[in-house]
Amino acid sequence: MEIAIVAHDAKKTDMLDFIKHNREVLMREDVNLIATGTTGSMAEDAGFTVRRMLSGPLGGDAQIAARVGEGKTGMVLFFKDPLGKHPHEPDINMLLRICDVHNVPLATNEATAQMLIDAFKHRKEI
Ligand SMILES: O=C(CO)COP(=O)(O)O
Repeated sequence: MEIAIVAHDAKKTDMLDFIKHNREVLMREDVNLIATGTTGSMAEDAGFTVRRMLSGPLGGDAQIAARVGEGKTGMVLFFKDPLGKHPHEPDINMLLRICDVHNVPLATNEATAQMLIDAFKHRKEI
């Protein structure tokens, strides 16, 4: 499954801790990670193989939304900063909306992301 990871600046450290904590599942060969630009660089520095999109403010959220729409991305883990203002708010909302349109699992905080990863880890193929 292609899993997208995205983190706003205030949540990047949390995302780094999260992916390290879930390294075993995120590095499985049936998992392909994609990310917005800066989040992706951070993950690469931590040893992950990641397909990097543009940085969020430059269109990265929109690129991930397109991949969700095309059926390529199967899960989105988005550590949103609910206290900050973001110049690309329309793109952020588009990504959230497109996940709902296509019924793609979307976590917008760490607790939900952990539940999704746990569910993914234990799912049985049908
Ligand atoms: O802005 C973002 C998501 O909306 C994240 O983008 P970066 O990973 O490039 O910082």
